[in-house]
Amino acid sequence: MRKASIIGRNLSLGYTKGKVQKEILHGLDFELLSGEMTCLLGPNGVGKSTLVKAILGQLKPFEGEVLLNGKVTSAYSNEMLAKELSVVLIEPFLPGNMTVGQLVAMGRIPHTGWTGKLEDRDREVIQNALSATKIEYLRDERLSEISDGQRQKALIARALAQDGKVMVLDEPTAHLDLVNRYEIMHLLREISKNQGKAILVVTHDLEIALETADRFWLLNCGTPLISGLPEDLVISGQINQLLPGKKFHFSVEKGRIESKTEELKFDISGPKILVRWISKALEKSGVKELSGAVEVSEGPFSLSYKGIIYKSVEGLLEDLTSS
Ligand SMILES: Nc1ncnc2c1ncn2[C@@H]1O[C@H](COP(=O)(O)OP(=O)(O)OP(=O)(O)O)[C@@H](O)[C@H]1O
Repeated sequence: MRKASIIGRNLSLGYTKGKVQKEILHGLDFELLSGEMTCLLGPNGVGKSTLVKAILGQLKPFEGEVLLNGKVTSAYSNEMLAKELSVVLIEPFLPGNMTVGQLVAMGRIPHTGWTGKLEDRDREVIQNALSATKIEYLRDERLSEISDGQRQKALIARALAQDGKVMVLDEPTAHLDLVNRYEIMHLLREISKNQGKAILVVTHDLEIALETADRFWLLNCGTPLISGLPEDLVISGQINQLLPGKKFHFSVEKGRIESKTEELKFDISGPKILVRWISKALEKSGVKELSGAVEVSEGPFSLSYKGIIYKSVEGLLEDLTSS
């Protein structure tokens, strides 16, 4: 049984302006488990960052409490909190002159104090953090001279060097390309497993989260936080809570979000996968129906429609949309 590193009990969160309290989230209960990567998903503005601030002890709840290792976070000093909890937030302004090694060493500040004098133990932890994030080769590179993906790994290494049991990351893959997004999420999953850390990742990347997360927390306006295995949430249909409008739904068969279009009446025959992609292209270009059948062949790919052979879907679409 996994240990709950962070527990939220009956949390109500929001902001105070003057004397007015604006409540954003109400009655939240949750447990962040060690050795697991949990992804927090929800629409823009629902309160994900607000929840993260409360977990980090930066926002005092209107009601309820956040417990870290069984003790309310407000009872921790900033220094103690930094030893238990590390954070990766979007940091657009990092000093470009700093090297990756220096940035990662900053993770040791809660342990060394601001003098930053590193002992053997600190150096070992820094080395382990660089190696766990696979960026040892970047140690002497300047932050201004590495890629966004490498910088993100360096920030994760800094959080690892902090050596807490809990890591919280707010959109660590924003602005990264697809390969880097997968790489970072796989890396975080690996760290949660190998180092037994409780990792919370706020993300909008549903498909990558489905591939990598142990657990999802789904946040939606006015409903309790839903926590569960991603696969259970897909099977039960609760994943659709992320898509409250009528326009989109989560396709269980395809494992991704798609638009709910009216029943399509395309008569397309051929290999199933090719038929699916052709239907998608027709759907996207606004074609509602065909006045004949499409036959698809593969190796080499061709389409036959009303006696004309097309070598690409684009050719068919050009004829359909120009007529
Ligand atoms: N400092 C603040 N003072 C007042 N209201 C705030 C403050 N920060 C956020 N809010 C409000 O709280 C609500 C939730 O914001 P939050 O940033 O937590 O959402 P989010 O789910 O993280 O959104 P996104 O996915 O866009 O990052 C929004 O309506 C926002 O306007």
